[in-house]
Amino acid sequence: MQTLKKTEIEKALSELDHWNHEGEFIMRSFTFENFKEAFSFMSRVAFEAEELMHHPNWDNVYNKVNISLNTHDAGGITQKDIDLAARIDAIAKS
Ligand SMILES: C[C@H](O)[C@H](O)[C@H]1CNC2=NC(N)=NC(=O)C2=N1
Repeated sequence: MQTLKKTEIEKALSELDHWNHEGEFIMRSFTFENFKEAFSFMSRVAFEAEELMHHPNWDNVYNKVNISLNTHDAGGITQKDIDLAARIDAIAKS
């Protein structure tokens, strides 16, 4: 899959909630009430990622989850990252 140009990435992110473009990644941080809520969110994202065959880079400390997305097979940011970001936003809102 083709990597997106900087202008294409910025445009796509303007339609998503709170995602930033930093270097070779798009990133967003989430804060939950506690660890259980954070881990439950991560479980739901994990199932979604498996379905899409596209997986996040992330870390979790107690109630915080930081997510970075890129497409390592393509060496940059692709539409797959934008699609996964949108699915992650939907999970966070539900
Ligand atoms: C074979 C498998 O589909 C690929 O290795 C997938 C798996 N998940 C992936 N996830 C991400 N973020 N980038 C990839 O390039 C990628 N490739």
